[in-house]
Amino acid sequence: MTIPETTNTTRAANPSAIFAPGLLDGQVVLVSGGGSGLGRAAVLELVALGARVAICGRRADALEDTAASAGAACSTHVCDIRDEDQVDRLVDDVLARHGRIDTLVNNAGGQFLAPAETISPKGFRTVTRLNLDGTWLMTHAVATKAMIPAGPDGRPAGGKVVSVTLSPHHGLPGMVHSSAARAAVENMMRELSIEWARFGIRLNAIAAGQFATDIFMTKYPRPMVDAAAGLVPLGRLGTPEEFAWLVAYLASPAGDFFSGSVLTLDGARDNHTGPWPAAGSADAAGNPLTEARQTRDPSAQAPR
Ligand SMILES: CCCCCCC/C=C/C(=O)SCCNC(=O)CCNC(=O)[C@H](O)C(C)(C)COP(=O)(O)OP(=O)(O)OC[C@H]1O[C@@H](n2cnc3c(N)ncnc32)[C@H](O)[C@@H]1OP(=O)(O)O
Ligand SMILES: NC(=O)C1=CN([C@@H]2O[C@H](COP(=O)(O)OP(=O)(O)OC[C@H]3O[C@@H](n4cnc5c(N)ncnc54)[C@H](OP(=O)(O)O)[C@@H]3O)[C@@H](O)[C@H]2O)C=CC1
Repeated sequence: MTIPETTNTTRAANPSAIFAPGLLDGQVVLVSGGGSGLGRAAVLELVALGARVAICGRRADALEDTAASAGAACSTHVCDIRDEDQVDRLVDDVLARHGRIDTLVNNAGGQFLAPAETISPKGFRTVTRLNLDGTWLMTHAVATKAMIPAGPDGRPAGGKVVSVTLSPHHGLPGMVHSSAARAAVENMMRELSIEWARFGIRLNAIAAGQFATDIFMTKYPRPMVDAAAGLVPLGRLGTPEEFAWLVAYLASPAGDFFSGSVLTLDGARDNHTGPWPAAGSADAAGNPLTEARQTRDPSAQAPR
């Protein structure tokens, strides 16, 4: 199968609200799932900072839409990351087009929400294939074709891999398949950060909490979406731009000493199961209850 490939030449993305222009000049970044949501926001930020970005996904129209906003620095590549032949061809095409891959962002992923006992073997496999096998295929192909081979100085070119996983880590009911797959991806990043350090490859995970992307707001049952911010101690969902800034930071020289880390970006969702003070833990004004200070009478101290 031939993979359609285009480079868009309309307008450039808006400047970054955080980082200096030119921060990523000369870099090439491959973003899976760059046609929508978090991936799209990352693409726009990376391009604004001077990177050339290749994006992949299954839907050509979504990719073209992102490319229309990103401008000439963005090339689109239709690819299903679960198919190893397509992934191989994708990486070859990106190298032919851009000459190098400095950072791979494994953002493509997802799942369906269903009680564990109702998930069929096919359903479980579908989600683990996408999130775990697909991430492995992309990581292995990019590493072996772009990062382990020698660069201009004769040494392995090196590079960075950023994989999107999921917070909370302590289990997300209705997502047993995805919870399992994302935990595996985090350990994949940790393991490879040891094995591939000798090639100068840094691998990290961003464990994303709940972000207000179009699909998050529309795919899941409405009452659960409406309740989601209330389960975040900071009291709100994340924005795609906040995700994009962390990707840009990791891709930049500021991220060079990060490897084998899981950066949890979730407004503290991982650490607590609800807002604080919880029901029954606040006074009438909404302040957390405090225990009465113990008064100690020194004369009543027990003899040593
Ligand atoms: C507010 C509540 C949630 C809070 C936490 C949320 C945290 C995470 C948020 C996000 O990740 S938001 C981004 C989500 N984005 C995506 O999920 C995009 C990618 N997703 C998909 O492409 C699909 O959802 C998919 C199912 C993961 C893969 O699609 P694919 O087209 O490959 O599979 P299907 O042919 O549709 O299905 C195959 C197989 O899977 C089972 N299945 C699918 N959907 C369901 C379902 N709704 N319920 C039960 N089982 C399902 C089923 O076995 C399908 O086989 P068949 O039965 O069709 O033969
Ligand atoms: N939004 C949130 O709250 C959270 C999101 N995440 C994860 O962050 C990532 C981005 O999420 P978000 O932007 O919200 O969701 P989206 O659904 O918008 O993004 C998922 C992207 O992955 C692509 N994709 C899916 N399956 C494949 C495939 N087989 N091959 C290639 N590309 C594929 C989709 O494109 P296409 O359909 O064209 O293939 C889409 O662009 C996902 O991994 C998601 O699970 C994690 C935690 C929370």
